[in-house]
Amino acid sequence: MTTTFSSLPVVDVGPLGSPAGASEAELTALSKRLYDVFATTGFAYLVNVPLSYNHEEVFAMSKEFFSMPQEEKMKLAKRSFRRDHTNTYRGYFPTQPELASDNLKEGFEMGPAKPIRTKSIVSPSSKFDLAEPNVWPDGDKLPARPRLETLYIELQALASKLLSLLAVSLGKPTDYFAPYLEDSLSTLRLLHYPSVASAASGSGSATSEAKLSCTPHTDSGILTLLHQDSTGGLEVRNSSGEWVPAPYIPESLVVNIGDLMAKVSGGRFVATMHRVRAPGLRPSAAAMDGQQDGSQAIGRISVPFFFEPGENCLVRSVDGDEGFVLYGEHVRAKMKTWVEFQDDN
Ligand SMILES: O=C(O)CCC(=O)C(=O)O
Ligand SMILES: [Fe+2]
Repeated sequence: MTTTFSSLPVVDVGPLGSPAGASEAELTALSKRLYDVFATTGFAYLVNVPLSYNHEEVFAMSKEFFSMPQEEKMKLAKRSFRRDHTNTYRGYFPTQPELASDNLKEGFEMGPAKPIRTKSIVSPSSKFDLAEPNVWPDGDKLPARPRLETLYIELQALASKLLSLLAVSLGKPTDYFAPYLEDSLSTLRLLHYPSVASAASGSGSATSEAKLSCTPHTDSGILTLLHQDSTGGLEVRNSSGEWVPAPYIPESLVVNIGDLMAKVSGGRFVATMHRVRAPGLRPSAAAMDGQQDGSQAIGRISVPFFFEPGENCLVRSVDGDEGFVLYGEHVRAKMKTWVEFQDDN
């Protein structure tokens, strides 16, 4: 159950990156702490994360992608946006102002670099191939590619460590979720929310009418690890229905529980609703000078990593008292609600 929190907790995961390895006592403490935050807010900041790239480096990778000419980005567009393309799930989606002005974002999605071995037993006839390979710009148009692939691997490793701590917190062995990692379909998503003229800047009060760039939703998978820039705008709903801002904390990752993990945990963990306010136009060039990462100049940049199992993964509650669902079925049902997967047929 979500509680009436008014800010998000901060969890120090430093021990996970310690060269000597974390002690048993540290792991036990971390496991308990994660249980507490995921059972209450469902959202937290992780600090001292074991990743090779800092925020500046991660956002530079993302900006490198979005500053490519639109024509280059459209070469990577998913089939929903370019009928002659074969990629359906990985690749680029442009903004769709006509379809959803409160979901104004463009994005690029990549999955594992390693090919997926197992064939889907879920929906062989589906128009989305979740296991398809990544698509990349030709030649040297995106020098950040190898760094993005490394970031993906490191986020997958971090998420896997968190998952084994969650297994223990739920009274299971550390490797309880190992089958979830087989042919895992996690997605690293680069997101750009353009500035919107009518938006109030940053996070406003709960009472003011919010102009949104991402409508209220819960995430679908196990957990999400989010890099957000310093623009602001992410808000998380508490049990009283209030939107609580999740402001920028330098070098932190925002972590939250997805629907799948809420189900697997037997309802102990909560998949909390969240949304993103539209970034306002910068008032003047001077304001941009003061913005170290230049984020106001281009809107908001965020990089969520959606930690997800393989398509054929059998998902059931740790209590073993409910039915089960194949992950591929679960995610395809959820995709029908996502604007970037809306289709006209
Ligand atoms: O951009 C953000 O801060 C959040 C994005 C998000 O919630 C999502 O893509 O699921
Ligand atoms: Fe989300």
